[in-house]
Formats: sequence, structure tokens, C-alpha cells
Amino acid sequence: MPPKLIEELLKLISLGEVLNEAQQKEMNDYKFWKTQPVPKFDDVVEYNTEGPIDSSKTPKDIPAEPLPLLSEFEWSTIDVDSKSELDEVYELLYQHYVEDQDATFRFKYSHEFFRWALKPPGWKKDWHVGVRVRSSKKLVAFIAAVPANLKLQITGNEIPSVEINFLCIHKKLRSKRLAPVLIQEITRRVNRENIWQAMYTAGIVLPSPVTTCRYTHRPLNWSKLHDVGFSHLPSDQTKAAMVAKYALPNSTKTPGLRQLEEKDLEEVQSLLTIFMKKFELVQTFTLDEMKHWFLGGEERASVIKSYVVEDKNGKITDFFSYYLLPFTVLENSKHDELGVAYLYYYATDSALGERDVYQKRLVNLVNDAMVTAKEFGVDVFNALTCQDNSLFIKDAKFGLGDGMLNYYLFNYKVKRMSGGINATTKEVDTEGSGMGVVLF
Ligand SMILES: CCCCCCCCCCCCCC(=O)SCCNC(=O)CCNC(=O)[C@H](O)C(C)(C)COP(=O)(O)OP(=O)(O)OC[C@H]1O[C@@H](n2cnc3c(N)ncnc32)[C@H](O)[C@@H]1OP(=O)(O)O
Repeated sequence: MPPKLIEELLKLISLGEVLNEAQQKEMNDYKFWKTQPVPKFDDVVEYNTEGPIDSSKTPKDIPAEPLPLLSEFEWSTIDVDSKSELDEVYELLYQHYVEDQDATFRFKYSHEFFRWALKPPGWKKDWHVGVRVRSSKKLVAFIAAVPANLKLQITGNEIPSVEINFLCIHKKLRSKRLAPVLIQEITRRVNRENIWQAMYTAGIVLPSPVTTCRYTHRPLNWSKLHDVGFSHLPSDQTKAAMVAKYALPNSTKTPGLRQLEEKDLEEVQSLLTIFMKKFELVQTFTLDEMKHWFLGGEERASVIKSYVVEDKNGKITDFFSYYLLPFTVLENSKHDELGVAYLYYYATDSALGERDVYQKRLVNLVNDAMVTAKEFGVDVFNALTCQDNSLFIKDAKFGLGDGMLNYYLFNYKVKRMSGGINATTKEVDTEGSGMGVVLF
């Protein structure tokens, strides 16, 4: 049984889960969402009916002026190159973003993380949208969009899109219908750039998920997780047995494993493109985007770690990446930070061969990823059940969390796909998933 408090950690990671709105409303009760171009819960979509929901508009039809706000508030485009403005976003998210029930853990965003997450190639300042109190200038709400190209593998349809993230409203301004205003304003700003589709994830159920994935976690430093109070000792176990269970080798096992370098990008792009054919919905990457997302861009952000396996002939056969986003631990005498890694994109040419060999390869790669992650102070390694993660989750000793993450597309209907879990039991489905996109 995964320890109770690790479950809470997973809830925390599952954005929005803490809102306790798991109870699904009827479509008609979604006063805002029922007015938006999103599929209804009972819409049945087949491959031949996939496509935009509303394709009637051009940028000329979109108002040039921002949506009206109540007079005490004003729109404020955030300059993420400004340290003081990033500090304000940090402060807002730190105090008001997602937290566990006891408010013991909080995301510890760094400026570097924000710049990596908010400034990929094609980023627009206009898409980092804040709301301030007019009189005090205090930042009280935020939402962000970044460009992303999505592709449906079965139909071959490409969808120029944005990914929406970091929607956050000050706790004192909740339930005042400000979220729909933020969402409509970011939609307006994106539409002005002739982009009509978006992808986003949330713990809560909205009309209508493309798929639902589950969080899983793998303790790397069981003792520390126990120290900070969210890893309970099962009654039939000893501490030593738990530490031994999660012990990892000191060094990686796969011959030829090394950090990704800029010279590898083209080869990794080809490997990733072939590997991604396994999934139904994927993100495609230009070389510039690969440099940003996997090497940390010009700044070489250290929040993203990427590795490749180079065989004896100099060919790259495998690739994996994960990003680091620690938690601040409140009110603990021993530790004030928890290292957390999230599995990001990966690819392996073994996927083209026998399933057993592929599955074993994935387990080895993920174990190696975790060995490298220990060097960066990672205490717990998380993965969703998207991609082919369900093929290694059990063997690599990941525990199932109770946090669910729903994936959504705005203004595009697609056939629902597997999220790597059984729709009824929510247990891991060893057939893998159709979702190839990873958002953070
Ligand atoms: C083409 C370009 C398109 C671009 C846009 C694409 C869409 C992007 C969509 C956004 C993707 C974001 C991805 C992320 O960042 S997910 C992370 C969300 N953030 C958090 O969970 C942080 C903590 N919570 C908060 O800050 C607030 O509770 C938020 C801001 C979440 C809601 O504020 P508040 O609690 O004060 O509510 P309200 O009175 O203003 O508004 C109530 C309405 O808002 C609907 N609601 C509630 N939560 C969410 C949610 N997570 N996604 C979409 N809709 C949400 C809700 O169903 C209701 O509508 P309806 O039920 O009446 O219909």
C-alpha cells in the first residue's frame, strides 16, 4: 500500500485535485464551459469526425481590446525577463496555487523553471497574462500560454496549438467567476495570432476529457520521505526493509548512457518521431524546440535533464528526459525541501522490436533515469500513466497515486483515448496509453 501521505503528495501534484470538485456536474451546470467550443460528455467522436469545433473565425473577427474587468482590477502583461515580475508570479503561485490538505508542501518554482516553462521558441510576452488590483498593483491572478504543435497520428492531422498552464487566482478572489474571464482573455490573445486550438490538463473534470491519466510515484530516498512525514512505515515492515526495497544502484547500467548534447538533437528528433508513432496524440518538436525543452535552451536551464544511449557504432538508440520541480517542506525540523523529478519525454528503438525486450528496456532506462536523478537530490520520481509508462510502472516500483489528471483540447474534438489506466478500476492498463503528450 502506498503510504497515505505520499498519496497526498500525489494529490498536490495533480493540479486542481485539491479543489474537491471531483463530483462531475451535468453539462448544463457548467455555466461557462457550456458556452465554449468543447465537446459535451456524451459526444461520440470517431476518427472520421475528428476536427475543429468552430472554424468560422479569422483574427480579424477577434476584438483588439482586452475583455472588460471589474473597475478595481486591471490587466497586466507579465514580463518574465524582469526579476521583480517573476518574483510576483512566484509569490502568487507559492501562496495560492495547488497545495496539499495540510498545506505542508508547496511547489518551489525557480526563476529558471519559469523561464524554461514560459519561454519556448515562439513564446509571446502577450501570453503571460496577469490581473492586478488597480489601486495597490498587487498581482492577484495569472494564466499562461506557450506554443506547441500537436499531431494526431491516426489521421495525420496536425494542430497548431498552445498549451495553457499556471491558471491561478488569489484565494480571496475565488468563486467570483474570474477564471472564465482569464480563460476568455487568453483565448482572445491566442486567436489574434491565428491559433484556434489549445491543450490543457486539470485534476477537475470539465467537458470533456480526451483522456484521464493517473499519477504514480517512486520513492528514491525513503528515509527522507519518512522523516518529512508523508511516508508511513507499513506495520509489517521495518525501516531497513523499506530502504532496501527502494535502494538503487550507485551507477547506471545501460552501456553508452550519457547526457544529451546539442550535436545529438537531429538524431534524437528522428528517434522521437518514430517512437511517437506509437501514440494517438503527440507533440511534435522542431530542432529549436528540442534544444529548448530537452537542453534547457540558450540558458541551458538546469531544471531539465536529458540523456541518450549511444551504441558501439555511435548510433543513438534511446533517449529520456525528466524535469526537476522541488517542494518546499513547511514546519519540519529536519528538512525544508524535497527533491521531485517528473518523467518527461523518452524514446527507444527497442519499441520496434519484441514487446518483452522493449518492456525490459523501458524498465532499465527508467531505473537509470532514477539513478541519475539521485545526483540532483531527487527524493521522489513521478510519472503519469501516459505514453508507455504503464509498461514499467510495476517493475520499476512505482506506486499508484490517487491523483488523476485529465487532458483537454480546446476547440477540437477527438476520439477518446486510453490514459494507461482501466476506465473502471483505475488500475494500470498494461497495454499502454494513446496519450503521447506530457504537460507540466
Ligand atoms: C485557442 C486558445 C484557447 C486558450 C484557452 C483554452 C482553455 C484553457 C482552460 C484553462 C486551463 C488551465 C490549466 C491549469 O492551469 S490547471 C491548474 C488550475 N489551478 C489551480 O488549481 C490553482 C488553485 N486554484 C485556483 O487558482 C482557482 O480555483 C482556479 C483559477 C482554478 C479557478 O478559479 P475559481 O475557483 O475562483 O473559479 P471561478 O469562480 O473564477 O470560475 C469558475 C469556473 O471556472 C471553471 N474552472 C475551475 N477550475 C478550472 C480549471 N482548472 N480549468 C478550467 N476551468 C476551471 C469552473 O468549472 C467554472 O466554470 P463552469 O463550471 O461554471 O463552466
